[in-house]
This record gives sequence, C-alpha cells and structure tokens, in this order.
Amino acid sequence: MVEKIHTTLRDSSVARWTALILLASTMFVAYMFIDVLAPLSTMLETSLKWTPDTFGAVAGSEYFLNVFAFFLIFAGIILDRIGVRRAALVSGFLMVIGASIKLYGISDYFNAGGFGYDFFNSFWTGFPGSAKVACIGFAIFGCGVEMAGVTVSKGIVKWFAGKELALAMGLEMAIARLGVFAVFRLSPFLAEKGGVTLSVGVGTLLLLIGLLTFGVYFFFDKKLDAQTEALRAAGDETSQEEEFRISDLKTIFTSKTFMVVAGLCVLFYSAIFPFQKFATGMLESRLGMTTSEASSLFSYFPIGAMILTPLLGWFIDNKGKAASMLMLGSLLMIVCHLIFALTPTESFTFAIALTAIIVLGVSFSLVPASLWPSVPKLVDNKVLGSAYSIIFWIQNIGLMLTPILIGWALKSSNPGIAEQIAAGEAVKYNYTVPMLIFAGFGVAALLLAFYLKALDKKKGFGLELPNIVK
Ligand SMILES: NCCCC[C@H](NC(=O)[C@@H](N)CC(=O)O)C(=O)O
Repeated sequence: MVEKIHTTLRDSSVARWTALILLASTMFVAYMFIDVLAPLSTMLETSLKWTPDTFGAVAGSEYFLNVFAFFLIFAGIILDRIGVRRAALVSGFLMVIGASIKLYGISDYFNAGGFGYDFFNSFWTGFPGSAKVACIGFAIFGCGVEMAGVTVSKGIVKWFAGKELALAMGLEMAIARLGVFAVFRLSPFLAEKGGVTLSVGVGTLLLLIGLLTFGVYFFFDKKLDAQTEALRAAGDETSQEEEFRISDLKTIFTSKTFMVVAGLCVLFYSAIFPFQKFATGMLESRLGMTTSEASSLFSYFPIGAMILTPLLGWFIDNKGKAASMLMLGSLLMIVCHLIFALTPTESFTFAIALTAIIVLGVSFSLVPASLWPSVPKLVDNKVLGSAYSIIFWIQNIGLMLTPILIGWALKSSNPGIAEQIAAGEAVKYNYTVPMLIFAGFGVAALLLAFYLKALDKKKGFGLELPNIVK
C-alpha cells in the first residue's frame, strides 16, 4: 500500500528554521555590503577624491533603478511568476554582479588608467570616474538587494504562515542588523590593512557565499513545492494556490488598507534610515563629541533593535496587537526626534542622548516587527511578492528623497556655516530644523497608524490577532 503524504517540510520545525537561516544569512551579507563604504568616507576623500556630495550620490545610487526604472515593481511581478527559489537566485546574481562592478570602480587597476578609465573621466568631470562606475554597480546591486528583500519576505511567509511568522521575520531582521553592526567594525579594520579595495573585495566575496546559500535554499524550496503539489494532487484543499495574473495587481492598488500600510512604511522608514546617516553629525554637534565617540554612542541603536525585534515578533505571533504596536512605535519615534530637536543645550546630556537612542531603538523594533508580518493579512498570497515590492518601491522613494531634503534643510537653516567650515573655523551645524522634519514624519505616521487601527476594526483583517493558528 502506498503511504499518502499528509505533511510537508513546513511541518518540520528543523526544516523551517533551517530555511530561515539560509535566507537570513544572505541578507546578513547583503546588509553588510550596503554599508561597506559608510565608515570610509574620510579615506575615500583622500584616496579617490570623493567629496561629501560624491559620497552621498554613490550612497543614494542604490535606490536609483528601483525607483526610476520601476525595477522593484517588476521584481515583485517576476517573483510572483517564477516563485521564491528562482527569484532568490536572480536577486543573488544581481547583487554579485553589481558589487563586482562597484569593486572594479574603486580598484587600483581601474584608477591607474584601466579599461574604461578615460571614458568615465571624459564627461561630467566634477564627478570622479571611479564614483560613476561605483554608482552603476551600486544601482545594480540595489536592484538585487531589494529584490532579495521582497523574495525573502515572501519566502518566510511560505514557510511560516499560520506558525511563528512574526518571530521568523523578526529574527531575519535581527540577523540583517547584526550585518550592519559587523560591517561598521570590520570595514575600517580591513581598509587599514589593505585599503578600501580590500573592504569592498571581502564584501563582494561574502555576497558570493550569500549566492551559494540561496543555492542551498533552492533545494529546500523545491522539495517543499513538490510535497505541496502532491497534497494538491491528493485534493487537500488547504494546499490549493491560484495562478498569478497581472490583472490581480488591481486588488493591491485598490485596497485602502494596504495603501495606508504603505504610507505608514514610507513615513516611518524615512525618519529612521536617513536619520542614521545624519545621527553621528547631530550628536557631534549637540554633545561636542568626536566622530568616533558619536558613532560608537549611536551604535547602540541597531543593537537594541536587533535584540528586541524577534522578542516582539514572538509576542505578536502569540498575543497579536500589531496595529497597536504600530501606533506605539510611531509615538516613541516622535518623542525621540523632539528630544533631539528641542532639548536645550545645557540639558542635552550624554544620558539624555543615550536614553533617546535606546527608546528610538525600541521604536525601530516595534514598527518593523509588526508591519511586515501584517502584509499577508491584507492581500492574497498569489500577489504577496508584488505587494511587498510595491511597499518597498514607495519606501525607496522616501529613502532616496529624504536625505536630499534633510541635507538641504540643514544647509538652509544654517546660512554661512558650510563656508566657515570650509575656511577651517570650528563651528557646528544646528540640527533643530532637520530633527523637526523627522518628528513631522513621525506625526504623519502616527495619524496613519490610528486610521489603520480603525480600518482594521471596521473591516476585520485581524491585525490585532495572533499569527499562530492554534
Ligand atoms: N522581512 C522584512 C523585510 C524588510 C526589512 C526592512 N528593510 C527594508 O525595508 C529595505 N527596503 C530598506 C533598505 O533597503 O534600505 C528593514 O527593517 O530592514
């Protein structure tokens, strides 16, 4: 007698968590590569003549193709069509290709007149050829890393829906944050030993390992699909999944609740990731610290978020309350940014700054831990990849534009300071206006969070309910 399959790999906790570790390991190295140059701006200014504007433009190039060429939207459609394992490989290849181009741009070979050097230095001469090549590479890497982000999110839902979904997403984000922490320690160390090229070279090599990890995941995913298919053939209704059609995307764009979540996402993240880029300067200015003292004070921020996000994920899986957590996270963010903006200089002590950073870390755990696992409650599984990619796309617009807005606000609210600094005077920027703008994003996010909770109550999406189906 042939024994029928009633369970799949999804039902084995070892297989489920192994799949998560494989997916999260690639995100660990991907988040490392995102910030591999972040601690090296001074070195890049002396070795490759990258001024702060050039450095900022290279950093922002990560989002360029995703936003303007709509790559993220296509990535979601591709993901829903070809499935998690193939999309993971595509995104992994894009990351490795993009990283290799960036590595080439900053390499000694290129900068000593290697292939393409004359061409890339023949136009727009105020922007170094090395930075142009790095931008092209980083924009391609950006397509890969954001596609990997949506693919991993859909992959986690595939393995953990109805189980420890928020805990798994929280752990994946914690592992990615550990990557950010690791690269801030490793990259300056490697650059001291072998220059910027060594840091980026090691980052690229790690991405290659990340691609291999996605390759191992491929076989887990394939086996799960084969088992699910067998259940489907046996007529098990819970395993039925409809085909994705482009016209299904209409359901995403016409869902008011989904759009509210996307709005909340862009407002919240615009007050977090761009703030990270300005936080060191703000702390230096407000506390009269050196760059390294300010950056080590700020390093508690991702570490705090890393510890708390999985714990909050566990709470949401077992007790629910995701919509309330979105409200609390937005509220805490407003309080922290207002503390940075309005505390008088004489009262803005190290202890106050540290407390505000830790509380902001709590906010950075509350919102991601509750936002991403809520998306599958709002849209059909067949359009989930597209739904995540649309949220990422809207979020990427904010992440690209906010640093420009904040940089402009900082300069305009401090007339003459840039010139005084260029002349060697020991003056500091006043960060009140930029910090008020960040707080303003928080206020708008809080209003949307209230509205979301009301919508959820009216329409019954179950955002306040636990994820684990007992
Ligand atoms: N499984 C959760 C995925 C989202 C994590 C989220 N990352 C992003 O939103 C990225 N689009 C941001 C970026 O690339 O800069 C996070 O909280 O890290």
